[in-house]
Amino acid sequence: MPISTARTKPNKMLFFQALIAGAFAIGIIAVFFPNILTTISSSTPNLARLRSHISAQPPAAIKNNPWALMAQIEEYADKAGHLMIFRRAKLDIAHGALRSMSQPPRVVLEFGTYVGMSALGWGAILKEIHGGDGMGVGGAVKEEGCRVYTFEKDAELVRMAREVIELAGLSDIVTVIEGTAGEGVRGLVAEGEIQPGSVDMVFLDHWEKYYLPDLRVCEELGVLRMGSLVVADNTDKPGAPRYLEYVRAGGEDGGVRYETKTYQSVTKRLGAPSAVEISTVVDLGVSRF
Ligand SMILES: C[S@@+](CC[C@H](N)C(=O)[O-])C[C@H]1O[C@@H](n2cnc3c(N)ncnc32)[C@H](O)[C@@H]1O
Repeated sequence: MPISTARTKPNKMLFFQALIAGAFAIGIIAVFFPNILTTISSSTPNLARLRSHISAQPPAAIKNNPWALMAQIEEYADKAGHLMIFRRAKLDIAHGALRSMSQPPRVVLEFGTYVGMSALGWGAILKEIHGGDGMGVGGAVKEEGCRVYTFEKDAELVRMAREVIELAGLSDIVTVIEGTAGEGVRGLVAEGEIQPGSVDMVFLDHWEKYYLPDLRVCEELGVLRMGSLVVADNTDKPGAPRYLEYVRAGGEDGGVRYETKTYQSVTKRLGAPSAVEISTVVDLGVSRF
C-alpha cells in the first residue's frame, strides 16, 4: 500500500504538469499559427456531420439549387463554427465584380475547393450571367464555354465537393481536380483544356503562402486576359503579405499589371470584418517566360 501511494503522487503531479504544459503549447500555437488550428479542426468528423446536415434537408429544397445548398452549408458552419468556407457575404462582393465585367466571365479557376461552397457560387453565377436561372437549370452555359475548374489536394474533400456539386446540378460546368493548384493549371494548359488568355477569374482560397507563387504560374502560362479578375480571400487574416505587396505594387514592371482594391465583409457569426482583395489585370506586359 505505501509503495503504491508513493508511486501515484509523483505520477499525478507529472500528469498535471504535462496538462499545463500542453495547454500552454496550444495557446502559443493558437496565437502564432492560427492556420494550423483551423486545419486541425476541419477534420473528418466535422465533414461527416456536414454531410448528415445536408442529407437531412428535404431533397426538393436543395437539389439543383446551389443557392439553397450554400445556405445550408453556411447554416451548418454557423452552428458548428469551424468550416473554412467562402461565405455568402464575400461571394456577393465577388458576384458584383463578375457581373460588372465588360466581357462576361466564362472561365473560372479556383485554388482550394474544400467542401465546394465557393465552387457552387461560381457555377451558379456563371449560369445566371449566361441566361440560366442560376439554379442549375437552363441557359446554354456549357455550350457557351462556361467552366469552373477547382483544385483540391485532399482526396476526401475532392469526393465530398463532387457530391455537393452533383447535388446542386452543376457538374456539367464545375470540375473538381485532385492535386495541387499550380500543377493542376499547368496540366490543363498542357492538355489544351485551357487556352492562353481565356481565364476570366482566378480565385485564390488555398493556403495563403501559395497565393503569389500560383498567381505567378498563371502569369507564366499566359492564361489571363485584359480585364481578368484575381480574387484573393483572407488577405488580412491569416494574411498574405507577399501577395498583397505584389498586387498593390501593380505587379511586376514589364509583366502583367494589376489595379487592386480591398473589400471588407462582415458576417454575423465571425463578427469582425474580413478582407477579400480583388485585382484587375490592366496590362499583360511582355512575357518574361
Ligand atoms: C479555405 S479552404 C477553401 C474553401 C473553399 N473555397 C470553400 O469556399 O468551400 C482551403 C482548401 O485549400 C486546399 N489546399 C491547400 N493548399 C492547396 C494547394 N496547393 N492546391 C490545392 N488545394 C490546396 C486545402 O486542402 C483546403 O481544402
